Amino acid sequence: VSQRIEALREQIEEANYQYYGLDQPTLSDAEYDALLQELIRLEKEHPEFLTPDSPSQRVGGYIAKEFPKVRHAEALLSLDNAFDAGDLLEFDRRVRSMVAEVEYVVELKIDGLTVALTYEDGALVRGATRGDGEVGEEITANLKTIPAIPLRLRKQADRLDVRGEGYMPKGSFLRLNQEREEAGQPLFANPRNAAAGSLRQLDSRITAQRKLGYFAYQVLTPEEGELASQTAVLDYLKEQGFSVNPEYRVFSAIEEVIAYCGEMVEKRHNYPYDIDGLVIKVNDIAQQRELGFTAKSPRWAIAYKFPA
Ligand SMILES: COc1nc2nc(N)nc(N)c2nc1C
Repeated sequence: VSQRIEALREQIEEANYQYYGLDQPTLSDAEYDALLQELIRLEKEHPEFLTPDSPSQRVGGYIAKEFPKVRHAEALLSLDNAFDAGDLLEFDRRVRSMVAEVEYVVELKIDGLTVALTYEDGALVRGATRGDGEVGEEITANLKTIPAIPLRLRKQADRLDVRGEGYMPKGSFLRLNQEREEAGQPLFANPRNAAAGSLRQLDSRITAQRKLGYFAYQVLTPEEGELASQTAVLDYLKEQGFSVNPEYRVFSAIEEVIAYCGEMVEKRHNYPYDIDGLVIKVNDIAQQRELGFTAKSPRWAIAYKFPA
């Protein structure tokens, strides 16, 4: 039985990774559900084999009284904003006044909410909202219901702190508001509010029904020393099984970044999730360290906000 349970877990998590990590589904929904139902049945019959990182724990069933507070390993940053080419040229001038040759990575700014994840010995042990940047709400049970968040890392790491954006895809948002309309419940104003409400549900079974997504974009670990650039961080996150938004670009001149921002203003509604801008980062980690932080924001990153 324990071999069967182990085999089912592997198959289910592999299917999750293929679907949410690589965007290449391998099992049909029916096949996936059949495996999950068999795993849940076997774990019920043999509770001695149940473990907290089993994919059966994704379906929720945990009702919190309230959310404990948790202090983040490192304060979660907030980004300075740029609204036009002038702001971006000014950002580039400040960067170049401190470092020589610089390359920028430009990532989508998903309109969701920041979620910090902590893995110990490869298992997801804690997840939290941003809160005030220092202290957030511990919402691990809810986060376990998001298939795009791996319960176990794919490669060995003693400890891994990941930052990313929790969000609700537009399809989930429309379906949810339809259901609420039919049930005579108040509608959510936008996917960001719906995601925040869903992640802060006390009953994780409700979170599990909300079909949320997650895009990882940052790591805080000793391994980070071996990760020399933001693009290497994104590759590492993909290798570890995280869903990383594929729409990122690398540019060596701010004029190219400005042109790309202009393009993206036109294309911002072409995605199955809301985006409210782009995040421009110095690619080289050593240069990020040289540039450091102001009181509240990194000097090596800026958010370009789309016109309202
Ligand atoms: C380095 O700090 C950040 N990086 C980010 N990257 C992306 N893609 N999206 C964000 N919302 C974001 N937010 C922060 C504070």
